[in-house]
Parts: sequence; structure tokens; C-alpha cells
Amino acid sequence: MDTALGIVFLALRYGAEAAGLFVLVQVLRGLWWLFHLLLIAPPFDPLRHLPGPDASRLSNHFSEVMDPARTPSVHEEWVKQFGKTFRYHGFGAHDYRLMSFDLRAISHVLTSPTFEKPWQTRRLLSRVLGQGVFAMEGEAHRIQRRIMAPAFTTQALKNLTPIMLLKAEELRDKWLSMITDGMSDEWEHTISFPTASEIVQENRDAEKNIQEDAVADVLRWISRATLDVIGLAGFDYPFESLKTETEDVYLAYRNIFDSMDTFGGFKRIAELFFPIIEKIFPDAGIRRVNASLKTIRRRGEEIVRSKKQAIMAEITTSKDIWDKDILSLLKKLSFLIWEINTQGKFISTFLFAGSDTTAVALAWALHYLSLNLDAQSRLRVELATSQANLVVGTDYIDALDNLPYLDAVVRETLRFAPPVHGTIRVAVKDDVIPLSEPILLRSNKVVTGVHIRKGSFVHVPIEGMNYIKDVWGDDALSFKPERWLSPPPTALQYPGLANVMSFTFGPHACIGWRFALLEMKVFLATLIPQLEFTPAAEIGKYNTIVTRPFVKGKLEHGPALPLRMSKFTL
Ligand code: HEM
Repeated sequence: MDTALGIVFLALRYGAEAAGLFVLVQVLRGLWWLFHLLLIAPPFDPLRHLPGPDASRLSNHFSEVMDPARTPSVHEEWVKQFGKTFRYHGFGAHDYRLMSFDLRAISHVLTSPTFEKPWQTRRLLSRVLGQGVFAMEGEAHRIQRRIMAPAFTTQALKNLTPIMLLKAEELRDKWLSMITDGMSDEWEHTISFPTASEIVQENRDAEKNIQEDAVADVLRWISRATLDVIGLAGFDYPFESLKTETEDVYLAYRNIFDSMDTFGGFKRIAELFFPIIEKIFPDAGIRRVNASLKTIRRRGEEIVRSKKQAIMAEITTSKDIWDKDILSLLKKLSFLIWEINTQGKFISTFLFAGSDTTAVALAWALHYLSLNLDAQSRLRVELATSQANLVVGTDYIDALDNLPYLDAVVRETLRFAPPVHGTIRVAVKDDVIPLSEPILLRSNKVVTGVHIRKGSFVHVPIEGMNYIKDVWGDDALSFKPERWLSPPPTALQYPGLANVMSFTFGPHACIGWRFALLEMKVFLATLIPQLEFTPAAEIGKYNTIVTRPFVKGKLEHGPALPLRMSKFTL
């Protein structure tokens, strides 16, 4: 007994000492890391030689590089002052980051295996989306892309067109009935809009017979429609969110999207570096995300179970065991198992990457068309004259693709209001980034390549690359679909997918870009012939993960794009 007590006593005593030592070592390591980060490493960072805006020890340039209300003018000013390639400051003066508007430099960064997505971005996304393609690099990433590829072939997209059309028509009919019933979205009463007639009366065509109108938050409605599309197209799941916003998986996803959309402050940044914090001190936001993830997992398992049961029931009730249908049922079953093991992981990724981005792009399209009524009626005329071809069938996609003005509106929207404002890469080893134009270093030395060391961040300014005047001309900062009817050769040679930077390019480029273009076309081709959109409020842009519209002076309401809608009759 005495011996046992002695052992417990020794264990407690030395255990406490060992734990104390462990904590001390961790604290010293942390202090050394901070000392190295703030004082030792910066004087050796090759990016310090680059021209660029300066910052004091604790200030940063995040607003200048990420706030879409500022970026177009700030970037233009910086390029004028420092050239196309420069550095700015991240979390303080010690944190040099590279930014470039030089196409050669950006191509190198987006295509070279030396540059990866930073682990911070990957951890943030995998936390809520699971270990999907967003969180992967190298061979694992290549395998995931290969597995996903068949879902994005032209034939696969053709098969999805009826789903897109079904939801576009459902949305159109919903809006038409809102107009007939004189029902605007409820939150209109909390925001005082200028009346449509105050804003656009003089632009309205006197010949048209516009009877009634209604104001709708088109962003919210389109988000519901695109989520429905991905639900059905991606995993055969009817959210039916256009009908009602009460379905539990729908609400769970909305919770997750909203949490990704709000800046969680210092605690969120600290959690990124030390995930243990959120386990020990989970706040209301974290608890909500965890509960939502649980709902999604539970519902996912239920769906798979019921699908499995249905297939097994078909197999067991089959009269003839050698019935050749059994084979196809077994095939279905093995496909289902494959789906659970592989596709299941993609569901969150697709819902996040595919529904939100496209919804925002479509909302921006309607916004810019509401401000450019000439472009809106030109599109309507093109659609009206081609209605005969727009019957769903095998050639529906071809018919849509043969509408040059529709294509121009879609590309111009993506160029002018890219849903993803920018992206980040990190150098995984020291490298030299080639430039198409030499730059002048602070030491007055001219160089044609930028030395970058392992661990440094490169900011890829997606929006900024879409505004380059050398590529799109002096009117690059205006919304002008006509530019795509005879684009300058510089735009045609542009390496970005769909000739814009909005989907980036290289191994991590958007896999769903054709899906997005098609969905935008199907929705616009369905909505514009019967509805006219005019502004209902002054709209601003803000950027979280996606660049969203908000009513100026009402940012606390979150993302919103109210538009006044009226029935269009010729
Ligand atoms: C207008 C709509 C869309 C825009 C603007 C957009 C934009 C982007 C961008 C910029 C990236 C690359 C991010 C980076 O390089 O860091 C990306 C990646 C991705 N997108 Fe999209 N996207 C859209 C629609 C879609 C759709 C409809 C889907 C699927 C149905 C999708 C699936 C993905 C996936 C899976 C990735 C990750 C690819 C990888 O890491 O290999 N996106 N998207």
C-alpha cells in the first residue's frame, strides 16, 4: 500500500514538473518564433527590396488590397507609382507580400508547383467543407480533380440543363406572381428605397405596357435557386428552398455560409494558428457551425441509407434472380458505395463553390443590367428573336451559345464584378518569379525577375487583373458588354478561363466554370424576356470570401440586392 502511495506521489510530483517544463518549452518556442518573425527574418526578406507602399510596425494594407470600394483606384495609383509588380504589408511592417499585375508573373505563380494555397486558407476551408479538393495539394489534389472531371464534361452539363431551366422558370414564376399580388419582400419595410420612378422614370420606354411592380432581394432569391440546382444536380437532393426556407439541411448550409461570411475577429485568426482554442473555448459561432455540420452529416447518412434500401428492395423483389436488371441494380449499388466514399466528400465543396459564387454573379448581372437599360433591352431583343431555338433538347446549350449578346453580358459581368476578388499562394521553396516588364528595385537596380523566399505570400488580384487597361482598353472600368462583340486581341489571348481572371487558371482553376457560364445563361434567358429590372436602392460592394452587394448605409442587414421588377410585355 505504502509503495503504491509512493508511486502516486512521485508521479504527481514529477508529472507536474514535466508538465511545467513542457509548457515552459512551448512558451519559449512561441517567443522565439515571434522574435524571429518580427525582428530576425524581415531584414533578410528579398521582397524588402521591391518598391511598394510602406506601413508602420502595426499597420497593414488589407483594406487597400481587399475592399472593392477602394481597390480599383488604389491599385491604379500603386501601379502608376510603383509599376506592375510591388510589395505591400500584411499583418505589419515585417509581413512583406508580393502583388503583381504582370501576366507573366501571375501565370508563373498560378501554374508552378512551387506555389500552393497557404495552409491557413486550406485549414479554414477544410474546417467547414471537409477534406475536399480545396484543402488539397500535389498528388492527392490531382486525383480529386480526376475523379470530379466526368461531372463537368459537355455531355454531363447537357444532362443538367433541364434542372437549371426548371429552377429558372420556378424563380421567374415566383417573381411574376409577386408582381401580380403586389407582394414585395418583407424586409423592404425596414429599408427606405427611393421609388423606381424617381430613379429611372426618364429611361422607361413610353410604349411599354408596365402594369405593376414589386421589389425583391434578388440576391437572396437567386441564392435559393442556385442552391436548389446544385442540390438536385450534385446529389439528387431537393432542398426546395425556392418554395420555403425551412428545410433543415438548407438552414444548416445557410448557417455555415453566413459564418464564413462574417469576420470573426482576432479569435478566429488565433484559432487558425492554434485550433485547440476553438475546442477549449467554443463560442456561439463555432457551436452553430458544429451543429450545422452534424445536421448535414446525419441527413447525408439518411439519404444514402434510404437509397441503399430502395435498391436492395428492388433486388430482393425481383422475380428472376438471373433477371438482367439485377446487374444494373448491382451496378447502381456499387455506384452508390462509390458515391458515398468519394462524391460524398464533394457535396459541401460543390454547394459552397458552386451555388454561392454563381448566385452572386447572376445578381451582379441583374444589377448592372438594371443600371444599363439599353443593354437590358438589347439582350431582351436578342432573346425574343431566338425564342424558337430555345427549346430544351440536345441543342439547347448550342442555341444558348449562339447568342452573342447573352455571352457578352455574362462575360462582362464576370470581368467587371468577379465574385472572387482575389486569391493567395505561398512559395513552398525559394524561387525567382519571371516578369514581362523589368522593375526598379529600391537600390535602383533593374531586374527582370523577383526573388521570393519559402513561406512568402503572393496576392493574385483577380479583380485587378480584370481591370487592366492594356488588355481591355481605357474603358476597362466601365460595364460594357459590347466589348465582347469584337474583343481586342489582348483579351482574346488572355490565359484566364473564359478570357477573364475570374475563374483563374492552372491546376487549381475553377472546375465548374462551364457549369457557371451555362447556369448564368439559362437564368438570364428565362428571366429577361418577361421581367424588367430597375434599381431600387444604391448598392455597394463588400468582400468577405465572395464579393457581395449590400444596400449603402445598411451594411448591418448583410448582403442584399433589392431590385424593382415589373412584367415586360411587348
Ligand atoms: C461564377 C461562378 C464561379 C466563380 C466566379 C468561381 C471562381 C473560382 C475561383 C476563382 C477558383 C480558384 C480559387 C483559387 O485559385 O484559389 C475556383 C475554384 C473552384 N471552383 Fe469555382 N467558381 C464559380 C463556380 C463554380 C461552380 C458552379 C462549381 C461547381 C459546381 C465550382 C467549383 C469549384 C471548385 C471545386 C474549385 C476548386 C478547384 C481546385 O482547387 O482544384 N465553381 N472557383
